[in-house]
Amino acid sequence: MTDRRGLLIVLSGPSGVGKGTVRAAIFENNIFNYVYSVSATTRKMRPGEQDGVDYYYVTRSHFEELIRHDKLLEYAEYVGNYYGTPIEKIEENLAKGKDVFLEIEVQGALKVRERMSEGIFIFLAPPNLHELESRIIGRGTDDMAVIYERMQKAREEIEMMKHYDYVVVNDQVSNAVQKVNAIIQSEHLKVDRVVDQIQSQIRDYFQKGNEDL
Ligand SMILES: Nc1ncnc2c1ncn2[C@@H]1O[C@H](COP(=O)(O)OP(=O)(O)OP(=O)(O)O)[C@@H](O)[C@H]1O
Ligand SMILES: Nc1nc2c(ncn2[C@@H]2O[C@H](COP(=O)(O)O)[C@@H](O)[C@H]2O)c(=O)[nH]1
Repeated sequence: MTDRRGLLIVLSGPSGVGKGTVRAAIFENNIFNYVYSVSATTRKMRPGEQDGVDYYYVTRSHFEELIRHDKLLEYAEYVGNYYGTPIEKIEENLAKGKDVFLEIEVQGALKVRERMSEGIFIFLAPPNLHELESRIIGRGTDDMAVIYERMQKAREEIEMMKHYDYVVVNDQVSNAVQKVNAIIQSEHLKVDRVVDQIQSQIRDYFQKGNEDL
């Protein structure tokens, strides 16, 4: 069963819920060989990050060129910077049967849903809003005004949960990782994904002169 397309997996959710943390844990040993879709961004590289690994760091004018030339599956402006998903490698990898993993914010995920509705959309939710607030505060990257803004936005983003296929509560990172992997692997077993390959195996079997068995 090697001729099937890979799955497009979109992990999304409000700021601070732990998308980056859960994604990093999934890719730490990447037992299912997902391909991570590296996004383009105009934000500055943070210490420890690498160009082409964490993001493609580009200028605003370069990013706008990518938009004009339709090179992005989706893009969004987030906290003053552009973030976008390059489309070419996604298509290439899906065609090779590889599962492609996107970790993006909610606005972008909903745009992907419009263009590639066959994707698997997973919403990472906080155990509760107090915990979400403590995670944003604990990260130490934002002042109180930005934290307030992120919490207001989270309220709207949680409303968008209904447009997703699955919700995973990020109570503990290891639980969330296990659930995300389980969702993806069970999607591989869905009848409508395997039926075409099984039918083509049946056709091969009977065309190769086994009719008289
Ligand atoms: N299950 C968890 N329990 C406790 N803390 C967590 C958990 N998951 C993530 N965190 C912590 O919450 C903070 C936010 O996590 P992270 O940066 O991964 O969120 P994010 O959703 O990627 O945010 P953003 O969208 O703003 O980039 C980090 O300090 C991280 O260590
Ligand atoms: N719509 C998109 N959102 C993206 C993309 N790549 C990352 N992100 C999200 O942006 C925020 C901020 O990321 P950070 O690295 O600056 O903390 C976070 O929610 C990411 O999930 C993308 O291509 N499109």
